[in-house]
Amino acid sequence: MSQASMKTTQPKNGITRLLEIAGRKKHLLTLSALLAIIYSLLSLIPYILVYHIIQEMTGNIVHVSQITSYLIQAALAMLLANGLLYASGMSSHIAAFTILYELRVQMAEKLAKLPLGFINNTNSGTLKKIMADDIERLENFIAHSIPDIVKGIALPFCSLIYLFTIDWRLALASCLPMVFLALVIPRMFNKDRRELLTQYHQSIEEMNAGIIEFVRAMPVIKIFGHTAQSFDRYTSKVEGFHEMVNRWIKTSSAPYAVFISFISNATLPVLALGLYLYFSTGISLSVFILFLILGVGYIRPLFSLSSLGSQLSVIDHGVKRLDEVLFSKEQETFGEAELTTDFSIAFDHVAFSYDQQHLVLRQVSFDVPQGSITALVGPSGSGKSTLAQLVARFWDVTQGEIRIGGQPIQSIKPEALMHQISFVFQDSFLFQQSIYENIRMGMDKTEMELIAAAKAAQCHDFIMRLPQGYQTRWGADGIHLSGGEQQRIQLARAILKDAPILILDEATAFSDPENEQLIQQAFSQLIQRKTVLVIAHRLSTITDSDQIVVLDKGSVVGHGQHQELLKSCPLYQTMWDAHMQAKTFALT
Ligand SMILES: Nc1ncnc2c1ncn2[C@@H]1O[C@H](COP(=O)(O)OP(=O)(O)OP(=O)(O)O)[C@@H](O)[C@H]1O
Repeated sequence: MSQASMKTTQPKNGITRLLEIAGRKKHLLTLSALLAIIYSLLSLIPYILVYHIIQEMTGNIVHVSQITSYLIQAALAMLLANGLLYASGMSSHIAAFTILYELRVQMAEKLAKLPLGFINNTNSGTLKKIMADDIERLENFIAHSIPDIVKGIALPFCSLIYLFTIDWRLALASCLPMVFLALVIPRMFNKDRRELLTQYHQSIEEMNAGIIEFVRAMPVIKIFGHTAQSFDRYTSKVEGFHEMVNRWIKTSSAPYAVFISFISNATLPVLALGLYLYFSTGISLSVFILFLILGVGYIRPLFSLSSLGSQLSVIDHGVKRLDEVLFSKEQETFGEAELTTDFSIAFDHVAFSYDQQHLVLRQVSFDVPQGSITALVGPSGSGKSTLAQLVARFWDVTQGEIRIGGQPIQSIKPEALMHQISFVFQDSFLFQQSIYENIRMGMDKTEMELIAAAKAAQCHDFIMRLPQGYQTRWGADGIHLSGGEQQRIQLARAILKDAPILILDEATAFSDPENEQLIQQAFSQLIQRKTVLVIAHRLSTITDSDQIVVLDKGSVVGHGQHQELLKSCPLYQTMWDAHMQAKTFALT
């Protein structure tokens, strides 16, 4: 199923969606905003008291005790304001971290409900970026930016109200920078610039992906002498980013410079009008000083709003990608059936398309009787892996049906299905934990059972040669296992799981004779009494299979045992001849 078709309509985007997410901790965020408003009010008090102190000092009689009292009140107001600021920050941080935690849990739960193929198809770097970086940015916005925005609006607003009560003419002059900001800010945050910012973030991602690819592919690049060409691809990504930064700077620098220089010189209207009014005795010295301090100082918090546009664009981008996962269509299960005794598999007119346009499997029908071995063979790209993955519901069939024990797999409980199937991949993945845990994989098994499985998988001897035996941590310095050894650990996991259905992607990569023999021994231990579907790459290993299914371009073109197929299936004959020639070639 294509990813596009998996998405449902998303309800909201950008800041609206962020507020919806943040709404889960509405009470804490409201508290944080309220505390930020009270902080803004309290932080005005020292300015007001300075105004009264100057009034006192420029009066006919100076009351020292009154001045001392103002100073004490100012200090108390500052202390209280800072306490409230701390409490506001704490509330927003607790809200942010709780939201963050819930989002990560929700993402993990969602990923577990998506088709395994979705996760396989999605670049692991992208998922890491969503789960770690994008969610982290939301935290940053909720914890820091929300209280900053409230302060950035509340402080200027309260200051202006107060200033209007002192002198409306000077208060109007103080408003001029605000009027200017109201004109400049929308221009700074317009849609084109947001788009540019989105492109900017995309270009960072592309550059990062280019760097990772370049570093990862280094061995291949060196062996095939593609250094210059691959380096070109990497440099083109870096140049793309450089170009984007230049475009960004060009479009932002002029409005930003005007914005900063105007804000930095915001004193001018108040200074000019203030001097005029002072010398024409329209105002007192204390009023003049109050406006010079507060009438200009209230602009400072607005600086924090200047980066709001870029922050919103980052959030918009992050929220969109988060929702792409959260709103992806989950796999549907139509029943609660358990798998108990019958583990035969039936493919009934199965068709499948990854993109809803091109079928990669067509009308595939055959049965895998319980306890038998079926080998899937066919040229590369004929659909062998896809067919095998459909049994474990990596994807769901586009048409037709797969049944296990007579029950459509979509009606079987997902946990029951997973419990009864072991999948051995060509690539073995080891976690950065002990070899013991790497085999156990959280299964409820005893140490004796685990060691027996490792012995059966021909792993025990090389594990015992590791510095701490089974407790040796994979990924620790100096710990190395060959590809074949890693693959045998994977087989040990499967032997330990002892699931009645086995899907094997036969290894071709590590076929030195000694390892091949060990892997074959491990395989024969693994497949006893199981219903096995094996994707075969070397035909000589599957000649004894109960049945062989030959796939070509997604259709079954041959079905039977080795000798029968040699007579009845031209494609199988050709593949067998090629295989025998390759073997002879390898021996000479
Ligand atoms: N995750 C995927 N998304 C889209 N198309 C895919 C995906 N996996 C495989 N395909 C396509 O489906 C077709 C069948 O691929 P599949 O891997 O099942 O073949 P295969 O017979 O197992 O090949 P091989 O022997 O090379 O592993 C191919 O055309 C392949 O390009």
